[in-house]
Amino acid sequence: MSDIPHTAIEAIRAAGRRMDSLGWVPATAGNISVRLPGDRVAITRSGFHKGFIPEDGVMAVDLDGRPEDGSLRPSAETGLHCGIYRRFPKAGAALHGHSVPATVLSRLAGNSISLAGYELLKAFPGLPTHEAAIQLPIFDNDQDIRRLQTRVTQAWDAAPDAPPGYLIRGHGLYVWADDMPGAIMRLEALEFMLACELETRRLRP
Ligand SMILES: CSC[C@@H](O)[C@@H](O)C(=O)COP(=O)(O)O
Ligand SMILES: [Zn+2]
Repeated sequence: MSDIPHTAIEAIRAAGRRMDSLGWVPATAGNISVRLPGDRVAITRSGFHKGFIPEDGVMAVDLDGRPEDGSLRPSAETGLHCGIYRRFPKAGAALHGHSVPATVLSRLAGNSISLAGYELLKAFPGLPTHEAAIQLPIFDNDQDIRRLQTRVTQAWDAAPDAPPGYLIRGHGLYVWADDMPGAIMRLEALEFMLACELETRRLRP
């Protein structure tokens, strides 16, 4: 029997249903986590559909991604979640999805996408008005998650004010916040702005 708090498991399952309802976790795409007390992380097990996460579809790992129960396989991208929690002590929840706008735009753009002039920018820290911009970093995809996390960490070192999210090219979006409601809010804000960017490029290539 897992000793992961029921509230953490249910927050993860509800986030999966929400992301699925918006079409952001096709097939078995996406992964979801929350920080637990004691340097632990509750994270989705690998390979489940995130719209239908079973009660035992969440497991615990340490901040280096090591499973507490070695018989269970955590998300293939556990290293990226743990990288977020190690780097940002206030981060309490992290979400990853594979939406069409995130996937398409990350293939069209260079090493970042500028989001400017959107009212929804106010969902991000330190942006009290729409008269602001964020540079959402884009990293080339890599099946070697440790290597990918090294590049993400290097980018954070180079730009300490980077927003609490990034794209992986041809793959999807990562976003985090202090807690799960905050992470969902930021995910929805980013996805909205990315959808607007995609639509703008379609109308005004
Ligand atoms: C449907 S393949 C997607 C995976 O390779 C991965 O990118 C993903 O988001 C889900 O992997 P998972 O191991 O279930 O967390
Ligand atoms: Zn993924």
